[in-house]
Amino acid sequence: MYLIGITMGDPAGVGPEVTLKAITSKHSFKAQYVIYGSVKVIEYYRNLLGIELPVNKISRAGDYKGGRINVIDVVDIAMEDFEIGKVSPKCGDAAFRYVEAAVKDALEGDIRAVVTAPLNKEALHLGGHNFDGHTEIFAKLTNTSKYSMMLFGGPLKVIHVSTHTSLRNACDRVKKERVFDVINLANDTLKKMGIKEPRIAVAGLNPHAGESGIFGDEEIKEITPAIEMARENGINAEGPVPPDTVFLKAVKGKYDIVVVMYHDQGHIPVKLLGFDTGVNMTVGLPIIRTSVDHGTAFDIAGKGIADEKSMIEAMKTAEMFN
Ligand SMILES: NC(=O)C1=CN([C@@H]2O[C@H](COP(=O)(O)OP(=O)(O)OC[C@H]3O[C@@H](n4cnc5c(N)ncnc54)[C@H](O)[C@@H]3O)[C@@H](O)[C@H]2O)C=CC1
Ligand SMILES: O=C(CO)COP(=O)(O)O
Repeated sequence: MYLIGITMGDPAGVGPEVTLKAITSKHSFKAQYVIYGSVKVIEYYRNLLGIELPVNKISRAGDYKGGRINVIDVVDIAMEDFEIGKVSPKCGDAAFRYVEAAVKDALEGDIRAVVTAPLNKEALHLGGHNFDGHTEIFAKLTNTSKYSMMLFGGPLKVIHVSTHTSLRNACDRVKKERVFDVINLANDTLKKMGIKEPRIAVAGLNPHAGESGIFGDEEIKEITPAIEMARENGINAEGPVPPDTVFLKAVKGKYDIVVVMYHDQGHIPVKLLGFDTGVNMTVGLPIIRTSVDHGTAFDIAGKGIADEKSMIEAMKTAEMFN
């Protein structure tokens, strides 16, 4: 057995609940899990959910004890300090601190992966941390420049050229060097998952992949050269494939993964087909980071009805890379 850390996410969201439900679920995990969070919040949800295991407050992951809910009390925050389901700077800052502590421990080798419950990006910013999301926090804290968000859900795997930016900026970020890097990240990651020669589709940006330049020229100037470079390097990449049919082809088994040009191009099909069990992974980091695919779900936080399946899948995925 080895240790993996789970950051409990924004205290006002569903993170603490799905974390507790997942680690106390019937699934037999290969790793032992330590929560990076706030003990008082975990105690509250333990009572709400009627979980019998006691909480073990620890100061380092190595103090893990079996048969308990092991929590590193990174931030001393109580339920009275915030409102469930509401954006607050305090919760945004706490969510950041959990991640910061877990990344430090992962870099030092105390834990073998970090699984993240959702944080709220508005709260994160109000808390003084101007990151687009976990992905950029992990990249910064691990000093990584080439990384990408991979999303697994149902029958699909996608990897993003850009994520949290305006659609206008996303178009400008379609550059051959970046597309090439993302194809490489896809290839390396799928090989680590046991696929010997990953079949990679690269989606176009424009309708009909530009229709030979009539509807935009990013395919000609940026995407095709990147695919050619990848193929010269022995990678089985093809495209640009028209975005409206590329996912259908992938679902039918033609491709192992689709390189997508912007956030919603990849997120919409994955969430449509596999929201419950979707996993988000940051690839290219020196440490393993997986995550739920859903957000803080403030509309259902505190009600005990949040689904923990995505968290369980994120934990299983972190184990798969160990
Ligand atoms: N990994 C992360 O940290 C992520 C964080 N976010 C952040 O979360 C915040 C809220 O984002 P939204 O777009 O509202 O998406 P959301 O995923 O929080 O909610 C969308 C819908 O899905 C439902 N839902 C989400 N998780 C669920 C679960 N476990 N069980 C049952 N129903 C669930 C919600 O009730 C809501 O109706 C934003 O700040 C966003 O940036 C969003 C996605 C991932
Ligand atoms: O919001 C997300 C996906 O849309 C998740 O982003 P992060 O994993 O970077 O937090």
